[in-house]
Amino acid sequence: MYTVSCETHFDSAHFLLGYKGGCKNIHGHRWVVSASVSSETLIEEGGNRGMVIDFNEVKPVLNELVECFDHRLVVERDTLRSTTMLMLEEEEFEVAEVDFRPTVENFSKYFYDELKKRGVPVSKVRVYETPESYAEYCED
Ligand SMILES: Nc1nc2c(c(=O)[nH]1)N=C([C@H](O)[C@H](O)COP(=O)(O)OP(=O)(O)OP(=O)(O)O)CN2
Ligand SMILES: [Zn+2]
Repeated sequence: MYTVSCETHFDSAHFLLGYKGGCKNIHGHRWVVSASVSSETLIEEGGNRGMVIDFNEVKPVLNELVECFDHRLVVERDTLRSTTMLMLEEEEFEVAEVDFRPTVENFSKYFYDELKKRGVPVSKVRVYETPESYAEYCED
């Protein structure tokens, strides 16, 4: 089995509502996202011969997906008061609202699903929250 992976990153702030520890406070990470595509065989003909998939079919999609989170506060929908959201807006802070708790586990499934939706035959997504901690999502 061959596996190729593309990596990108985004810098965001987040907090985990109800977490018992420092992560309940707003803090930042450089989230590193790695998307893998696997195949038993390699492309046999044409300009992509010898490849599982051209990195250039994966990387731009991955970059586009992380763009909306970069240099933003990621907030799980309905976890901040509407007045707080309004105040952030008034200060012109950009917030990325998501429908999931912003853990690495949920981010890895989010990126997996979004890549699939966009036609990337992804086999696994790994997301690092810190250089030492990551989660992976795959199906099968
Ligand atoms: N399974 C998960 N556990 C934790 C997650 C997560 O997404 N999935 N997230 C967090 C927090 O976001 C936290 O920011 C991570 O912090 P921590 O693991 O403490 O990492 P640090 O590098 O800041 O660790 P120090 O040892 O304090 O430097 C927590 N858990
Ligand atoms: Zn965190």
